[in-house]
Amino acid sequence: MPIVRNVSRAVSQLLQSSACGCGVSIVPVRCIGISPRQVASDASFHSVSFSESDHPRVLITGGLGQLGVGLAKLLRKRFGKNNVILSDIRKPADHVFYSGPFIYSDILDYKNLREIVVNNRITWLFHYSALLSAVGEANVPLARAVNITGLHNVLDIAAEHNLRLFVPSTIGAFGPTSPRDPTPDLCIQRPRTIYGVSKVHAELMGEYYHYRYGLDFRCLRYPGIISADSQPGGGTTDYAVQIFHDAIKNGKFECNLKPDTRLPMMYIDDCLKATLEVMEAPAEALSMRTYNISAMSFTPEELAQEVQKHVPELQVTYNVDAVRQAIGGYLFLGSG
Ligand SMILES: NC(=O)C1=CN([C@@H]2O[C@H](COP(=O)(O)OP(=O)(O)OC[C@H]3O[C@@H](n4cnc5c(N)ncnc54)[C@H](O)[C@@H]3O)[C@@H](O)[C@H]2O)C=CC1
Ligand SMILES: CC(=O)[C@H](N)C(=O)O
Repeated sequence: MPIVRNVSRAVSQLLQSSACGCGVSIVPVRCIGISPRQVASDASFHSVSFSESDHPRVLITGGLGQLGVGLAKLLRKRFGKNNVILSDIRKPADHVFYSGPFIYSDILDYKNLREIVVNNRITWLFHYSALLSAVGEANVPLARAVNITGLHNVLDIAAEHNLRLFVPSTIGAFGPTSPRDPTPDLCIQRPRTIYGVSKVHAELMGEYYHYRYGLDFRCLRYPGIISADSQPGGGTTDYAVQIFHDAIKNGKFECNLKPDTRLPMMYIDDCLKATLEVMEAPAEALSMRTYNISAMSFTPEELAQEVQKHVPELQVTYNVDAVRQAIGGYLFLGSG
């Protein structure tokens, strides 16, 4: 799934907070099914429970993180404000609360999640709740609960109610033994973080539910996402967002990765556009449930040099965080 853009262009665009384009190449397929906690053996899978002329009714879990608010904005433009519900366990900022429907939802509360899906006649679910790589390593039991138990709840509710389900995976789902440059969609995945392990689990469970119960599960492996107006939630790639804020606010940036740590990244608009494209793709166009997407790869040093072209006074120092470096240094692949 090629999305090619060099770091220089991306930096200019980000500093100007402007948008850009992307593409998701989608290939052929099929499947079968019935559902897990409640079974409907004659259900018609691969067609969602709304007619083609209707808009989907969308729920986004974990919607107050780096990506959810932007996704809601994009989907509301497409499907109408009231057809897209943001949910999270945190309190929304005023501008988010007043921009469209928001609801409290803890993905660990199965009954509450089911009630929301039923009462709001949800047909598409974007499951964004997660603990990212660095915060996940700092609290493995919580990461296991949110990323694995939470996913199980979402999968069961989605299968039970015939939802089209999007769960993002990540470059963190690869590991030191995965092939590099290019990293194929199907390859060895032996990550060494709870985040990566939980995402491989999500990919496999989604694929299993697709074949076993006919769940319309769709998944993209996102690279590190760069955004201007939302803060990252505790990942290894966070530095690539923070540098822009610090450059503009303080003229100084302390990087927690080594200068030569090359990681795949993507601009948020490209990521969200790819997500919508894969969700809108006809079922027959999908040959797999999970695809890689890529845009560019760069190191902190290269990014700093590009930002300095726009903010020449920017001073960058390095204070390496051992956990993030261990994740970034050998667990993520240069697939961009
Ligand atoms: N931002 C990135 O660079 C990338 C993100 N992704 C994936 O995309 C998705 C969204 O990522 P971000 O927005 O960056 O994450 P984030 O960490 O910024 O936001 C996650 C949200 O989940 C919520 N959450 C935590 N526990 C919850 C619970 N029990 N119930 C409901 N919500 C809960 C948090 O309050 C938070 O708002 C995640 O699944 C992540 O793994 C994948 C690759 C890259
Ligand atoms: C690439 C990701 O999944 C995330 N940004 C992280 O660094 O954990």
